[in-house]
Amino acid sequence: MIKWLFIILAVVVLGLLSLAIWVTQTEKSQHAKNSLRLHNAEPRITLDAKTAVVVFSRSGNTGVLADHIAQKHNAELFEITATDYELGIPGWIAALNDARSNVATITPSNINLEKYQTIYLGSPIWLYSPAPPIWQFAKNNDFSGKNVILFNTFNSKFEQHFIDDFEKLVRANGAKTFSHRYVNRGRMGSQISSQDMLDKFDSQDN
Ligand SMILES: Cc1cc2nc3c(=O)[nH]c(=O)nc-3n(C[C@H](O)[C@H](O)[C@H](O)COP(=O)(O)O)c2cc1C
Repeated sequence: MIKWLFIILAVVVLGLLSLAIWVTQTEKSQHAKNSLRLHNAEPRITLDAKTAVVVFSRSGNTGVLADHIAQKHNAELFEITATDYELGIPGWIAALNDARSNVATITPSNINLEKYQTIYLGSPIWLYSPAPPIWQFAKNNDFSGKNVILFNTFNSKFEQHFIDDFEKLVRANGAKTFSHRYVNRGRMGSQISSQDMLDKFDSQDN
């Protein structure tokens, strides 16, 4: 009996380890592809930008979308980083562990947004909610009189009540309007291309 319990436990542990390796390897290869795409992107000149795009992206997909939005709206692009959630198994476990939190250590924690009229805030969805770094950024910053647009990429699903709570937060910090745009990229292993992600986004964002 004990022998069988041990075998079942070993199979479960091996299964979880294989899943973690597969997911994190897939994320690393997406990140490499996304970095190459950003590296080859047209240089952007932003004079008198009225729009800012602020993004947290772990494996680069929301980052590619952020760059596209910035190109399209002649916007200034700012990236938020969070070293706790770096690529690899420890960062993935930390991301899963903190996914529903609205607290994170981020750099930069503040940006002077005074000169912009519209602020796009981007992040992936983690456990049905925008990832903690974008919540932390929204808590730290002043959106007085701004139009705030939250944009998310994800693989299958988010829950609307988290978006409603995010809207309350940015309105409490002064936002004049709030809207939400998102792209469902499909489940890992059968995801849409980056170009399709951008096209899907453009069909909601004019
Ligand atoms: C910790 C973690 C939790 C996730 N949870 C969800 C989820 O609840 N729903 C979903 O559709 N996708 C989920 N995903 C997938 C990401 O939202 C998706 O791959 C996203 O496009 C990644 O964006 P990025 O490349 O900008 O980091 C999760 C990913 C991670 C790392």
